[in-house]
Order: sequence, then C-alpha cells, then structure tokens
Amino acid sequence: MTSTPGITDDVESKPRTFILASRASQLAQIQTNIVRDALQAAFPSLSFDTSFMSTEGDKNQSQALYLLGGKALWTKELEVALKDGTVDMLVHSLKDVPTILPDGCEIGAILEREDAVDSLVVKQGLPYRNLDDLPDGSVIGTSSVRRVAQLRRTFPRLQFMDVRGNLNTRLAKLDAPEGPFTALILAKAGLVRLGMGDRITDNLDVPVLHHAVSQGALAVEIRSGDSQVRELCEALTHGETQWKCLAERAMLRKLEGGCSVPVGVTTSLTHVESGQAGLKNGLLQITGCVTSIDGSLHVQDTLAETVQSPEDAEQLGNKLATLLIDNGAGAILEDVGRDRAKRANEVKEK
Ligand SMILES: NCc1[nH]cc(CCC(=O)O)c1CC(=O)O
Repeated sequence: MTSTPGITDDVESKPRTFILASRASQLAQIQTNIVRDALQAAFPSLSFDTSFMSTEGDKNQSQALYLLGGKALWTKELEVALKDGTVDMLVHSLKDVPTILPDGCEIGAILEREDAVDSLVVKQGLPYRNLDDLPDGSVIGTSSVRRVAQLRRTFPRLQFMDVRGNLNTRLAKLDAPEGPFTALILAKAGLVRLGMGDRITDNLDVPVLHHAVSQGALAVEIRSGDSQVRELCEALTHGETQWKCLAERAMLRKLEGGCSVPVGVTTSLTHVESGQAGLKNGLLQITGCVTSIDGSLHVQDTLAETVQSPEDAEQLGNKLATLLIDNGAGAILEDVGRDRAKRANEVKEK
C-alpha cells in the first residue's frame, strides 16, 4: 500500500495541514496563493493554509538596499519559523533567495518562470514609451545596482535614483505630480502577477540589460528532512526553469554575490528531450555579466553545453563564473564591496 503524503496512519489524529508562509507584501501574498492553489489542485485531499509576516527588508525602508547589503534580508525571519515548525513551506521570488541557504533549509520546488525581463514604467501622463524617448537628465527610479550599472553604459545621459517600498508604494512615488521620477525599472514578472502589466511601456532586454539571477521564478523553501513536504514540492517543479535557475545560482554563488551586486544573466535551454521521469537533456546556454557601478567596466561571457541533470547545469554556471573572474569580474566585485563598506561607514558617522 502506498501512503498519501499528509495522511497520517493514526485514524485518531487529524491529517496534517501544511502551512505556506511568505512576506506580507501584496506581491508575496499573490505568489504564495499561486503556490497554494497549485498544491491544492495537485493534492485535493490534503489541506493547505497560508501565513504572512513582515521581514527586516520590509521594515527598513529608509536605508538604501545597496547599503543594507544583507543577502538574507527577506528570508531570515521566515526561516526561523520554518525551522521551528511554525510553518512548513516558504514561498519566495527565487531572485531574493540567497545562494547559500542556512543549515536545515533547502529549496523544495522551483516553479515555471514568468518572462524574466525587466520593464520600463513611465510616470502617468507622460508620452514616453522607452528609454531612448526620455529627455536628458531624466530620473529613473530603481534600487538595483545591476540595473543602474548596466543602463549607465548605454544611457550615460540619464540619472538613477534609489526608490524603495513595495510595488504599489513605488508606483505611487512615480506618479506623484511633484515627485522626481520620470520612470521606474521593475521586473516584468512582479508587475504581471500584480495585474499591473498594462503600465509597462517597454521591455528592457539584451543587449541593453541582462536580468537578475532567477528573476521571474518562484521557489518553495522547505525543512531539510521533511520528506512529506519534499514529495509534495516535487510535483510543482518545472524542470526547464529549475535547470536554468540552478545554473544561474551556481554562477552567482561562485561570484559571491547576493541580490545587491551588479551581476546580470540570460539563459536558454533548447533542443530539450524529455522522458517519463522528466527532462533528459538539453542545450543550456548561459551569458553572465558583471558591471562596475559607474558603468565603465563590463565583463561578459557566454558558455553553452548539452546538460543531462541539474548538477550538470550547476557545473556550467560554475564554469562561467570562473571564466568571468578570470576576465576581470573579481576585481569589479571587490571594488563594489569596498565602496559599499565605505558608504556604510559614512552613514554610521552621520
Ligand atoms: N527584489 C524585489 C523583487 N523580488 C522579486 C521581484 C519581482 C518578481 C520576480 O522577479 O520574480 C521584485 C521586484 C522587482 O525587482 O521589480
């Protein structure tokens, strides 16, 4: 007899309810509901519930993300609740998940990726559609050093300014009549999930802008050793997204970056062959880049290989990181680190 995960053998005890948790932002809640609905559809006899909490990253809105710099800003408090058993699964944008997880936590599922590109949102009432249209000196809001570094290369005539808050807050800051911003750059996936895809006037794609590692993909983090939950999660994983994102994350891990370093990536998986057990092989191509904050230095390389497993994919990401470091990326990242430490000190002294 095979047992259904979640149904205990003991007829006296109630079946387990699986609790999915995330940050409390509107986007995080929508994403968690997407995962809950997918689990409920796959396992109709089990019960799933959600729990939302605000994290350090949500509370500290005043300091630039760049300076906060902590890689686990969005995930740490949630992981405490996961580890002590208060909740069973954490739903994250994979982009926000550090490349090294704490002991006792692991990624249980990576769901099918939305369009991974960044997009332009122009202030309400202005006629511009893309970055080329914007007048010299226009202020672009983004708190991502990756976006600023890469865009400065092509658009030195534009200015970039930090903008924080959840997506609704940022859009309100953009549209405020007296506000400084002409446009924002935001991940397309987040806007689409929030139902605000109609605000996008242009996608910013390669060669102008490489997206962040794992942008557009949702992940479920679980307790290592919770085999019941791991089994449930396996049903949600989208193989092609998983292979691509694991390659990207391996690259970033080796470059020792988190979500706040100027690292961009573009990945494709083609010539895919699948069997009953899922993906068998495919041609994985990955382009990575590291850019200095002022846009003056840019190191970029591409590798492509036929891969047969998630481990192969990670190896290709690793190899790309080594190549980037050999070609000067390490020095750029050290500079970024030094600059961050200096600015953090200045803030402390104020
Ligand atoms: N760091 C914030 C964050 N984390 C994930 C998304 C969007 C959704 C995604 O990329 O999966 C965003 C907003 C943004 O970058 O515009």
